[in-house]
Amino acid sequence: MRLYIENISKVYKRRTSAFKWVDIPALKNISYEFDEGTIYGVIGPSGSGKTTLANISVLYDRPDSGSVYYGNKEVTRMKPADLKSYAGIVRYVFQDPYTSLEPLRTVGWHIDTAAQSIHIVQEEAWKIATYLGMPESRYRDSIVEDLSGGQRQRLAFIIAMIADPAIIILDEPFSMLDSYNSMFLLNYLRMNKKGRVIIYIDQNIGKVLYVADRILVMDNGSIVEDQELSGILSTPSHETTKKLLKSYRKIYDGLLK
Ligand SMILES: Nc1ncnc2c1ncn2[C@@H]1O[C@H](COP(=O)(O)OP(=O)(O)OP(=O)(O)O)[C@@H](O)[C@H]1O
Repeated sequence: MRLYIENISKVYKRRTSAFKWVDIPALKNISYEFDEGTIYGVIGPSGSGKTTLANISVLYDRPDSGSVYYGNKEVTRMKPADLKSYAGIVRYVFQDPYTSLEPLRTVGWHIDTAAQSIHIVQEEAWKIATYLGMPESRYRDSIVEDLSGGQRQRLAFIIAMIADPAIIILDEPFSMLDSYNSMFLLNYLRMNKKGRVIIYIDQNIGKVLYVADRILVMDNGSIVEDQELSGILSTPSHETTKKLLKSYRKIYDGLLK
């Protein structure tokens, strides 16, 4: 399975006064082919279009023009009912875990429901949950609302991985988790990248550089650079990439010896 976006543009309207609206071009005619087995890391300044790209790739939002393909099938203008056939293969892990979790339900309900949705036995789903730090004995009856932000993010990631998705897009999925646990979950992603399209977006460049095979740099609604990890680190070409890497090094260099 590949994810192909072709000539995608998206303009939002923003109100500047009672009667005046201005156009905010969030994506400007972007095309890109994401292949399975590679983790694509997306970085870029705030407002550069990363989340819009993710939203449109999973059809959470529709582009103004352009097309999205899953495999060779164009899905852009499919009706929600028809898109349901793709529900099992595409997963989106948001920064805010509340968007995908039911706050008043238990962890057990979420894990069991995820198992049911792809017709695997609950034991299989709990094996994944346990490996990823949520053993059944401790978490089955925990109410989501009582979990910490990091635990909720972990649960959202577990649910996504139980579904065994062919396409998974993660948008700052571990922002509330400590670096040790983030690294553990990123390692799991790396170990399970085969056969999947994975797009990983994060403001924390360190996490992106840690997990990704290929880095896309966005600025002002466009992909301004696209290189393998080693190339981005050794020979960044676009000014935005250089600025992002320089500021990242300034923050961290010298602190950790
Ligand atoms: N629903 C919306 N209504 C109006 N403008 C929007 C909407 N969503 C995004 N935008 C605008 O589109 C542009 C791209 O936003 P987007 O959220 O994709 O950027 P981003 O790179 O993900 O930013 P960040 O890293 O801060 O999350 C920004 O100028 C943003 O203000």
